[in-house]
Parts: sequence; C-alpha cells; structure tokens
Amino acid sequence: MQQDNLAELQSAVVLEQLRFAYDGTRTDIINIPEWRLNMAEKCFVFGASGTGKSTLMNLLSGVLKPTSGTITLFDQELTAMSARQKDQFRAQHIGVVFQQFNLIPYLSVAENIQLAAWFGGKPRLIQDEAFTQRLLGLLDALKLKPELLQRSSGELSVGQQQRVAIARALINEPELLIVDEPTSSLDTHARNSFMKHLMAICSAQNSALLFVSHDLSLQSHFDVAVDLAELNQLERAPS
Ligand SMILES: Nc1ncnc2c1ncn2[C@@H]1O[C@H](COP(=O)(O)OP(=O)(O)OP(=O)(O)O)[C@@H](O)[C@H]1O
Repeated sequence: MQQDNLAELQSAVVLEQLRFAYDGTRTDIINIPEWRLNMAEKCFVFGASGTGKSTLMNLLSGVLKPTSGTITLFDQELTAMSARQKDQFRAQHIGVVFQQFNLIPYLSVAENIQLAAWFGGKPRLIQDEAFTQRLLGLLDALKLKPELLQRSSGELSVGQQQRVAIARALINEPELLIVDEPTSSLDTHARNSFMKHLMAICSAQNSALLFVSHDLSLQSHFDVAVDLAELNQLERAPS
C-alpha cells in the first residue's frame, strides 16, 4: 500500500468514551463518547471560559489521566502507557504550547529549545549543523531575531515568549501540535501574522494541529472547527 494511503487510514487522535473529573469532585468536566482528528489536520476547538478546553488539552498531552475511556495517538494508546512511557512518547511525538508557555525563565532561548530536542531523544543532533539550520528556519518563520537566542527567556516580551514556546514545541517536528489559547495577549495584526506563520509551519512539517481558544475570529485559519460544548456530553441542569 502506498505511504499516502496509509497516512489517510491512521488517525492522529482517537478519543473513546473519555471521561474526566478532578480529584475530590464527582462532576465530569469532560465526557466525550467519540472523536477523531485526522493526520495533518488543523482543528480549532472553541468554547467559552470554563468549558474544559485546558482540561482536554492536558488529557491529550498526558498531563492529566482520564477517569475512564481511552486516548489513542497515532495508533498508540496513551492511556495504557506508564508515566515514563508517556513522557517519552510526548517528547518524541507531541509539541505542546501551554497557556503560560512554561519556558524556563533563567535559561536562554537557545537552551529552552535545546532542552526540548534533548528530551525528544535527539541530544546528539543539537551539535549538528542541520539542527542549527532548522532552528534558524523556525525563528525566521516566527519572526524572531537570531540575536534573541542568547537572551534569558524571562527577559522577553510576552509575544516573543509565545513564539519561542511555539519554536520549542516544533523543534522535534512533532506529528501533533497542541496549542492552548496562545494569542490572547496579541493585538489583531500580530495575531493574524502569528496564525499565518503557525499554519505554514504545520503544513510544511505535516503536523496535525489542535488549537483551543475562545476567540471565534481565528476559526477561518483551520480545516475543521469543533464546539467543545457540543462535543462534550455533560449533564446540564434543567433550565
Ligand atoms: N485543578 C482543578 N480542580 C478542580 N476543578 C478544576 C481544576 N482546574 C479546572 N477546574 C474546573 O474545570 C472546569 C474547566 O476548566 P478549564 O480550565 O479546563 O476551562 P477552559 O475552557 O480552559 O477555561 P479558560 O478559557 O478560562 O482557560 C472549570 O469549571 C474549572 O473551574
């Protein structure tokens, strides 16, 4: 079978009977009977504040463990992995940009990005010329000046930190990029430019993209859009 056909058959993400309640509560925050994301598809997940967007992203990146049900990424069941296997799988296959970016403020931009490559199992490649070229290409695509590489990430503006977080998430060319509400601190012009660059990089790398936000104006950039309130089968109090 041709490689292209194989890629079409495999899903990037499959959720089945996925339920999650925070410890000590009995209220489901997530209850998704079934959902799929195709390989290399760019999906916008929207919902108002408090609908569970960050919770869903934390489940998909393996930071939270579901109460029940399964999460399968590229035919591998995340929910069946040990904590160590999950960390390794995430580092190798998933790029995550959290709302707060989670950069290490006292490390330089270069060190923050190299750390991701190291955890992604590519420590030797960091010395490699091709790695440097890829890093410079990413910086250029994200409109970050190479001089920033030696600056502590804690010294950068919020917009710059955001783009460094994206560069870090993309450095290992992940099959899946998960991005949680990254544009809220940007003005309209910066936001549109950021979105265009992000889409171009994902297309070039063939990465599937799951992007959560409450900002519906971003929807036009994506292949598909999902309303989390519809996807999530939560019991609602009768009105
Ligand atoms: N650690 C926690 N313990 C208990 N409840 C939590 C915890 N974190 C979030 N919640 C609750 O889960 C629900 C979903 O929160 P979540 O942060 O996933 O929503 P969100 O859609 O990402 O919101 P926002 O757009 O404001 O970031 C909220 O009712 C929230 O209060």
